[in-house]
Amino acid sequence: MSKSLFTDASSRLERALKYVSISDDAIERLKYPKASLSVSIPVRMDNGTLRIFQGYRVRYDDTRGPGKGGVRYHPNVSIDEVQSLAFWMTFKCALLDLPFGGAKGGITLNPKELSKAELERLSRGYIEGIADFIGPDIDILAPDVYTNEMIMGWMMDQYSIIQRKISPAVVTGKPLTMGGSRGRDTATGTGAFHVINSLLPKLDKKPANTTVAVQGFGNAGAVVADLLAKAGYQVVAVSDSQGGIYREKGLDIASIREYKQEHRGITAIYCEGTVCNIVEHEAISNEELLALDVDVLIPAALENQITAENADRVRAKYIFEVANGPTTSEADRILDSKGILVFPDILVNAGGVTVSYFEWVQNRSGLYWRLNEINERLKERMVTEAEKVWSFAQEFDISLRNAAYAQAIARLGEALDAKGTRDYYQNKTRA
Ligand SMILES: NC(=O)c1ccc[n+]([C@@H]2O[C@H](COP(=O)([O-])OP(=O)(O)OC[C@H]3O[C@@H](n4cnc5c(N)ncnc54)[C@H](OP(=O)(O)O)[C@@H]3O)[C@@H](O)[C@H]2O)c1
Ligand SMILES: N[C@@H](CCC(=O)O)C(=O)O
Repeated sequence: MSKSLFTDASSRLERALKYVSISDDAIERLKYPKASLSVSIPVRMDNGTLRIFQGYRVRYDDTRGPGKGGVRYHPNVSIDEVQSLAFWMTFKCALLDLPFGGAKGGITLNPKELSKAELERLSRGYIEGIADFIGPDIDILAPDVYTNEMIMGWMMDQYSIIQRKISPAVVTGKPLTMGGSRGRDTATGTGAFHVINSLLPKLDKKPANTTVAVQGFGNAGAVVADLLAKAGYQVVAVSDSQGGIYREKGLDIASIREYKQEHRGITAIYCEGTVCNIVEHEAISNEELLALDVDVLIPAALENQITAENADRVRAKYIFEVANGPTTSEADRILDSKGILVFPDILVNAGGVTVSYFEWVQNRSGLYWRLNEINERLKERMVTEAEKVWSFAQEFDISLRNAAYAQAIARLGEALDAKGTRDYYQNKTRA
């Protein structure tokens, strides 16, 4: 039987514990999610039939602050996946020193098959189901795969209806007109760009001599690809769920983004002024993209993309994980033995939740920041934490993943110990 995603995810905790000293009580607490909720969501479809969807919310840990994490709409969503994503959020928020714990939600469905009205009823129904489990001081939602600011707006509105007061801080990644933050829509890709652009020079890599392949061309992948291309990196391959394109000389990412927004697929369209042409490129599969001979590989789609089965075929020198959990722990060992450096998800993709934190702060203070303020704060946080992870890994000669987890675990351990074990209450109940 194959390992569950959570078993694999939590093996990262076990491995990193060697490099940090926290109490046994804290270790025990970090092994289990604090609370999980599973809900059935009845939705009246446009054709009059009733469909029941399964939804989940897991709060993994809230020692350092309210739970925080996105909501995913995808056919493969399961409690095991949501729990793993909530686990990663816990370590990501601690690594970035955000005053949040980790949480995640999801609904099992293919959202591409629903109309806009059906999606709205589903999103509002999900909030009906989990309303008692979330809140601006309890657990705060955000976008993830196949959810977006429109859906976050519906969710915030539904929660406000239930509470009978406007509660913007329960959801981040909302439309600007509903209390969203400037820069949240591009935050994940921008944060990843800062990590890549600040760490690659340490490896003597300059943009012009660095080739890049990006798997996944959504909120996270398209933005990082665009920023890298604009900074002079050679982005030679990109893909979406239907497959990818490769061009040795580099792709025009801005035009591909434009095309992707209008149509669903990816094509290399090059525009000069108002004249646009499809330029010669090679169509490649996602498997082929992962095996390209490039300097930098950026998985920015789903988990379990680089596994024990294909890790041996990876030829990139550096992997920057923009997706959550794209590399399995067995693949990590293989990549390590091949000398491939993996920059871990909990660092690389933390820009999204960092600007979510800024959004939450703005919602609670009522004072809204300019885009350049957001971007400066984001850059400062991402570069600082990236440098710390890099130095820790160098100093102890350990993987960047172990270094990132060790730092997050140290912060979590300190907070857990500061709170104590709460034995007092338990003993009183027993007495
Ligand atoms: N959004 C955030 O703020 C954020 C923050 C941190 C981490 N992340 C992580 O980043 C990853 C991507 O999230 P996102 O927000 O960018 O989602 P998104 O906007 O929904 O985009 C997902 C992209 O991945 C593509 N995709 C789906 N299945 C694929 C497959 N099997 N192979 C290759 N590409 C595939 C999709 O293709 P189609 O367009 O064809 O459907 C789409 O281009 C996830 O792991 C997410 O957890 C997101
Ligand atoms: N879903 C995103 C964003 C979470 C958030 O902004 O709360 C992540 O995995 O980090």
